[in-house]
Amino acid sequence: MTNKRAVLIVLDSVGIGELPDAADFGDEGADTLGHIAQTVEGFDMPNMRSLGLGNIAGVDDLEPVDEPCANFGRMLEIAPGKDTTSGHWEFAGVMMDKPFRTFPNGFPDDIIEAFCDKIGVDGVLGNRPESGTVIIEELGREHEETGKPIVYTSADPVFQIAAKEDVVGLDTLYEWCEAAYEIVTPRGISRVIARPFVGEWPNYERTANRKDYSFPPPSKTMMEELVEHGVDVTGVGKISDIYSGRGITEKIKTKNNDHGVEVTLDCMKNRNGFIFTNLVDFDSKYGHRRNPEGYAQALERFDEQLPEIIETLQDGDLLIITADHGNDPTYAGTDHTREYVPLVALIKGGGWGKDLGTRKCFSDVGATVADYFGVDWTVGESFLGELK
Ligand SMILES: O=P(O)(O)O[C@H]1O[C@H](CO)[C@@H](O)[C@H]1O
Ligand SMILES: [Mn+2]
Ligand SMILES: [Mn+2]
Repeated sequence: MTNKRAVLIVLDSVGIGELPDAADFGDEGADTLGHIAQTVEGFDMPNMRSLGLGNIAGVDDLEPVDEPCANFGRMLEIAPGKDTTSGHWEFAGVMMDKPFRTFPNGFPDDIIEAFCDKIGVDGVLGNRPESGTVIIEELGREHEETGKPIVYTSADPVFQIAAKEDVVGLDTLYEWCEAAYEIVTPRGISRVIARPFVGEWPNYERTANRKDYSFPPPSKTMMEELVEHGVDVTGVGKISDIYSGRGITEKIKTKNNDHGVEVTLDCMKNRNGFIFTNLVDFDSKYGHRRNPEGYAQALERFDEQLPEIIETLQDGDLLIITADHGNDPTYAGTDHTREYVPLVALIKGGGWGKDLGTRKCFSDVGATVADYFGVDWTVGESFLGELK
C-alpha cells in the first residue's frame, strides 16, 4: 500500500493544434483551443495560464506568463487513430500495431443482418456516420413507431445504438449492445455504445444511462502493473470503460464535468494511489456539437475549479493535466481532430517553470506515473525528474 497520490486529469478532446500527420486524418489546420480562443470573445483560462498553458509551444492565442507555476509541454500521438480509446491506451503504454476500423459508409449488410438476427428485429434505422443528437431528432419518431434500434457510427471505430428508454427499455438496449459487441469487435471496432434518450420529439435528451462496451486493451496497461505493486487505481468518469476495467481497482461514474471534478477532489482528500479522471463534456457536449461558445464556457468553468484542485494536493502529490485528442468545434464535420495535446504537470512542493518540450508519445504520461510510484515500466519516457 502506498500513501502517495498521483492525479491525472484528461480534458477530453482539448487539443492544441494539428499534428504533423493531421492531413492523413483530413484534419489540416485543426486547433481546438486556438480556434476557441480566436472565436469566443474574452475567452481566457487565467489559472491554466498561470500553470503554463500559454507557454506551450504552438499555444499562440493564450498569453504566456513569466513564471509558470507548473511544468508544461505538449505531446504527439503515435497511435494510428484519433479516438478516445487510442489516446487513453497510449497513456497507459498500450501501443496499437494497426488502427481500429471505421465505417464512413455505415456498416456492411453482413454486420447489420447478423445483429438483427441475434436480437430478433427486422431492420435498423440510420446506419451511417452521424452526430448522435442529429440522428435521434431525425429518426426518433420512426423509432417510437417501429421500436427498431437507431444504429450509427462516427469517424471513431464505434457501433452506437440509440433507443428511447420508454420505448425499448434500458435492459433491452443493453442486451442489444452485448449482442452487437460479439459481432463487431472481431471486425475491428473498438466499442459499442448504448445511447439511451428520453423526452418528446424534437426535444429529446440523451441520458446518463449511456454505457460503453469496450474491446479490452491487447497488452498490459500501466495501471495493471501499479495494481500488482499494491497501488490502488481509481477511475473517475469513463476511465474504467475505456480500459475495459483492466487495472482499475475502483470506478466512480460521473454525471458531468462538475461532478467529475467534485469526485476527483473527494478522492484526493480520502484516497491514496492513482486517481485517473476523464472529463468528457468538452468532447461530447461541445466539440461534437460544434459549439465553440459552450466549449469555452466549459473550459472557463474548469479553470475556475483549478485553484481548489491545486490547493487540495498534498505535499509530494503528482498532478498531470492533459487531453486525449482534439475536437475543434470550428472545424468541418462533427468528429475528432488529429492534434497535439497539452501537458501541464507538477509535484506539489517540487519545481516549476520547466519546458517539458514536445513529448514523442502519450505514453510518457504513464511512464511518469509508474516512475512516481517506483514501479518499473518500460513504455514511454518518464519526465518525473523534470518535476522535482
Ligand atoms: O455524436 P455522439 O453521439 O455524441 O457521438 C460521439 O461520441 C462517440 C463516442 O465518444 C463518438 O464516436 C462520437 O460519435
Ligand atoms: Mn475522447
Ligand atoms: Mn468524442
